[in-house]
Amino acid sequence: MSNVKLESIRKSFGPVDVLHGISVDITSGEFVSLLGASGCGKTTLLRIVAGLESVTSGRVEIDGQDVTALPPERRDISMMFQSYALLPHLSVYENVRFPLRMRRIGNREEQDARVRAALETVQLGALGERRPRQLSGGQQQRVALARAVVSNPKVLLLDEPLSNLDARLREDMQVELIEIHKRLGLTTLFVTHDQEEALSLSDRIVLLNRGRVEQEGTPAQIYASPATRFASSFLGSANLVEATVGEENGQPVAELADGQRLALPAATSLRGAVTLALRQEDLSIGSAGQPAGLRAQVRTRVYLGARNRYVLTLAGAPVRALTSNELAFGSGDMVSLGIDPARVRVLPR
Ligand SMILES: Nc1ncnc2c1ncn2[C@@H]1O[C@H](COP(=O)(O)OP(=O)(O)OP(=O)(O)O)[C@@H](O)[C@H]1O
Repeated sequence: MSNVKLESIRKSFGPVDVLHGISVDITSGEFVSLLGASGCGKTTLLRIVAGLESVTSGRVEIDGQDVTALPPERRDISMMFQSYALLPHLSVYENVRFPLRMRRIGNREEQDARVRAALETVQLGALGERRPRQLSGGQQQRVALARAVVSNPKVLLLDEPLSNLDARLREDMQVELIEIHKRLGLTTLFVTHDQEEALSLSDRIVLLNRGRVEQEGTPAQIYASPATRFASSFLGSANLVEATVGEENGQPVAELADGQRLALPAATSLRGAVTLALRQEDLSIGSAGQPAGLRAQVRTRVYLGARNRYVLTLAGAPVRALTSNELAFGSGDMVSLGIDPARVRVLPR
């Protein structure tokens, strides 16, 4: 069953068109990420679902009901903001109870049970008496999450909820979000500009580009088969190298700008000017002269502990490679860049 249905949503702020007709269906219980670069309209779309922003045209349905004209408080949704927006003068407990009081949900006893359950869900059962300023950033974030789920909304909207956390805490919270989502089964719409976050959390990703849906699918589908140049460069930090595809003995072969050639899988149907998308983790680096590789020159090497990230020049284009081999090459070295043709995406230019 479709829980949230967005139909041809358009939004303009004065003369500026921000959303150009977005349609998305979200199934009950699904975790969907809206992924896109800064300014592509993610937050605007989320605010439209919440009822905090009106549409210029289009329709928003929740559980089959047209809510396009309804105010936020009549939509049975919760939104958690990047800033958490906790009330500083209220205890953790009262912050979480706040939406129940506002919406007059349950009597005192029922509210108490719900608040306690929500605090348990985010593992803050012991800190109910504290004030927000007596909590760490991660704990404040959990309070905001408990407050968002306490009313058991039909839809949970999360706007970059992890962006204020440091890297380590962010990873912990990602795991926690997945577990909380599993436990509560809430339909969740999650806004992020972070592709790794979207890949690790979502059942489905809707990739937005300048107010349009660029591609949607499961994380595996989008990661493995980006449909456009934009999708490739946005997901998986792909390298984009221009080439021309011709044939040799009936087999497709890509010729790079410097004349080097790379055999492509027989199933490659495109011919002529293309862009090759090469994922940095799919590239290997060996000593120059190995027959299978392409000639490339090392520009820089960044030591990452277990791995090295190289920036190389391949046919005049910068290419990044992430390797875990022991060999260390230095800038200026000529190397052989190994590419598995089956891992190359060939995109129209
Ligand atoms: N109230 C407003 N008035 C005018 N323009 C606005 C308003 N709100 C947003 N915009 C513009 O709409 C575009 C999309 O903004 P939005 O906040 O939805 O982007 P976003 O993808 O969420 O970006 P970010 O990740 O930076 O928050 C931007 O160009 C922004 O400047």
